[in-house]
Amino acid sequence: MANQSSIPVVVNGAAGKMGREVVKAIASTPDLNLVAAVDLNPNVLGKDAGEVAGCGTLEVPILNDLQSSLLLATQEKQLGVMVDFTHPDKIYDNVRSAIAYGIRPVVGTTGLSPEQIQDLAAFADKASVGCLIIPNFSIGMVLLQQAAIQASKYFDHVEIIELHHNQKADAPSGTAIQTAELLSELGKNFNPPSVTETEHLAGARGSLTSEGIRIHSIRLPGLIAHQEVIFGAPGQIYTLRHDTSDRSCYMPGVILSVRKVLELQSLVYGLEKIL
Ligand SMILES: NC(=O)C1=CN([C@@H]2O[C@H](COP(=O)(O)OP(=O)(O)OC[C@H]3O[C@@H](n4cnc5c(N)ncnc54)[C@H](OP(=O)(O)O)[C@@H]3O)[C@@H](O)[C@H]2O)C=CC1
Ligand SMILES: O=C(O)C1=N[C@H](C(=O)O)C[C@H](O)C1
Repeated sequence: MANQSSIPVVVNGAAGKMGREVVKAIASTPDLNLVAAVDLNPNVLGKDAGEVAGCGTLEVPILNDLQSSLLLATQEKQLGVMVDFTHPDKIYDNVRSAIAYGIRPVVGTTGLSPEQIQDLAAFADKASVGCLIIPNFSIGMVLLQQAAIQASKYFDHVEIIELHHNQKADAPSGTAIQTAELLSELGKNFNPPSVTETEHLAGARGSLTSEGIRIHSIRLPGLIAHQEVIFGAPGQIYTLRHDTSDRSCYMPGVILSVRKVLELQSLVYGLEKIL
């Protein structure tokens, strides 16, 4: 049951794989209140968000109109939050809309370009509205990234393999991109070439980030979300690996982010910054 001081939350993408987990997590968190659920899937329009998520009736129908849902959240006594797990093509506009309404975005959707993130940061700054962009909400991935930063001080060669379910729209994963960015923050030049390489099949060596790190993306049914960071040096290989077996692993990070975004006045990128 919602109380006067609970945080009003709009879930965008409420019928998706992540959105359903988020609806369940909000329903079982006393200081959060689901005020609106949005999804473009026509099969769920008007259905109860709790029933679609499998946690019982919440009396919140799924709408297909983000703008009116954001407006609804502005009518609440407390500042509102939008949690977005939708589609890479839509996320930029969704975040701009939420900020324009003064609703704090917590963004799980991946696929924003560095330029788009910069632009959203300027927009959030100007409006003094907190915004969190979190490529990966799991604590295990933050720990893997911290271990990779340590290892990168001692290894000059590194490649990343990310493995996901075959419903994933974007490649490489947002997590793999962020991992490469974190490694580059030491200012190191990775993977000095030892031979001139020829790719006989385009893409054989994966994608090359601006940091000089190769990312290989695998998409198969049966996978959820997995990542390996592999360091190599003469005579040794050091592998860091994270495996997701259930999307509930992301929920503590999502709940933390919903609470933390209300303390911010600007855009913050990465779960490690708010832990
Ligand atoms: N940051 C993190 O920790 C994680 C991030 N993700 C990211 O979250 C995103 C969603 O993933 P996932 O839940 O697996 O995807 P799904 O496809 O399962 O869910 C997305 C849902 O959003 C709906 N949708 C699409 N566009 C819109 C829109 N403009 N407005 C409202 N609803 C919309 C879809 O409807 P329809 O099916 O009709 O298109 C679908 O129901 C991806 O970018 C993924 O990479 C995923 C896991 C963890
Ligand atoms: O689509 C997914 O499933 C995931 N997407 C995020 C990403 O692109 O990094 C996070 C996690 O890997 C699951």
